[in-house]
Amino acid sequence: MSRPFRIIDRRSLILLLGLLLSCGFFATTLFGYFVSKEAIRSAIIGQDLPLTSSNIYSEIQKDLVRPVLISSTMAHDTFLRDWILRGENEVGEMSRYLAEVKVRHKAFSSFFVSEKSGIYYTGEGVLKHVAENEPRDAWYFRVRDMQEEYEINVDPDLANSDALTIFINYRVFDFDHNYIGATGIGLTVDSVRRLIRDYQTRFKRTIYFTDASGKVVVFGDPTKQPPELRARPGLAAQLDHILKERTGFYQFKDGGDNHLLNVNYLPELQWYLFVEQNEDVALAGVRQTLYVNLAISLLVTLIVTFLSYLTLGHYQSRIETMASTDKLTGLLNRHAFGILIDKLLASHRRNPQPITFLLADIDHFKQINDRYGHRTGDQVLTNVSSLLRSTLRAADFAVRWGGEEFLLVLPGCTGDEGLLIAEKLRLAVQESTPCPENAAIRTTLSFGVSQYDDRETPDQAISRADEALYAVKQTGRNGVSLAPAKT
Ligand SMILES: Nc1nc2c(ncn2[C@@H]2O[C@H](COP(=O)(O)OP(=O)(O)OP(=O)(O)O)[C@@H](O)[C@H]2O)c(=O)[nH]1
Repeated sequence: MSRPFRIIDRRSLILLLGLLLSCGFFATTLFGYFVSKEAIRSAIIGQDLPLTSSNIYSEIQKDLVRPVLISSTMAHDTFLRDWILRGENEVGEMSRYLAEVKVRHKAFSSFFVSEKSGIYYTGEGVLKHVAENEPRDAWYFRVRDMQEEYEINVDPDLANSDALTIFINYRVFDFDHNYIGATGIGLTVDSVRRLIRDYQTRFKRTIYFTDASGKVVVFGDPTKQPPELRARPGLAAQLDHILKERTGFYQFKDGGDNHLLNVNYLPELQWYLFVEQNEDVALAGVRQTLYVNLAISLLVTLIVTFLSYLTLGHYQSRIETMASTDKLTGLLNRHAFGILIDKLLASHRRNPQPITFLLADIDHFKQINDRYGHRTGDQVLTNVSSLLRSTLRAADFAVRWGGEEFLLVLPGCTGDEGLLIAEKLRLAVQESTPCPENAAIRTTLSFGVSQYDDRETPDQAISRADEALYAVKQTGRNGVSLAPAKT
């Protein structure tokens, strides 16, 4: 027997549940992602980049500002100036002086270049003569002609195996303010570089110093070419503005990624400190979390939907069974009959075939109840129902029509065939022991049979069967009768 009807459309409900769950998960996951993204972005702009910048700045101050002061002291040193003015005679005196400055201040090198003789003195003595046509000496002639008191210059140091060195080149004047040479100390940029490299690897930031023209002068990785800022279109477009503003926060696009940039001007060095963070790299972690969360949400949605599908299916079939069957006998109830007969008549209209109704009633059932009690009566009802049901074909259906009354619907059967089946059933019930605990209890059935006529309603056909049944009851019961065809 097929299920008579569906209370709810399970597929639609599951689809709706899955949709609601996935929308809910998707919305909360995305919301979380955007909140985290904004928080990270604000932290980078408001704290991380400025903090990195100020840490490096203070380290630079520690490393560079002191040498500027030392170089200034050297430029104003009376001994140094007197020694030049006296004619640069005792080279040993000068080299001792420079060696002492170098050792005392832990400098990488110390020097003096005389304007008069062109000699380049170091702590070790005379290094060389500077010459205007020698590119490596260009710095001296630049310092000689410049307006400022000093400059900071990053160059390979000839006196120290060409190690990259920051020189503080201070102009020296005699007591009448005539230019007499340049002095100062040099220090390695390695400590600054180490610091920059550390920040770069720890926080994936790009850090470098530029001069006033935007040329990179110190860069974290000595093995790589320093970045050419004007070759990066996003940055190049704002570079002059950045250098003019000196300090600020900027952002630009490079290689498809958004870059956040903090710039600080270091007046002591006349350099700019650039601290750059690739926003997309910084957000890689939250993006990864987003994907993981979405995958988990999807999995949870699938599991919940699947479990709901199974559970709903189970309950739905239980509810359907409860709503359509008689609790005591397990036969269909009248409500289910209404739905099934409509379906049957619809198919009958498409494909006409005979339909026969068998209305069966237990004879003297009241006496069984009265004599053996209602429990035994129930048992008789249940067993007679089982017997009736066991004889049905797949297309037939049995309904508990009243208290001890049953309706059998036999599609494809004529009234005469129905009469034969009724007789077979009558005999089977008569032979049966409907109460196994008490074999003495026997019962019989009376049948009224009618063949459905297209001109009538099912109720009218059943009424005709009822009249035939009544006739059997009147003539002694335990019999079958075919209702005359509808006139
Ligand atoms: N045990 C039990 N009895 C029921 C149930 N439903 C109806 N009955 C009883 O069935 C009896 C039917 O009695 P009647 O209508 O007089 O019919 P009958 O005793 O079978 O007599 P005839 O039909 O004339 O042969 C009533 O006493 C009802 O109370 C039920 O579910 N269980």
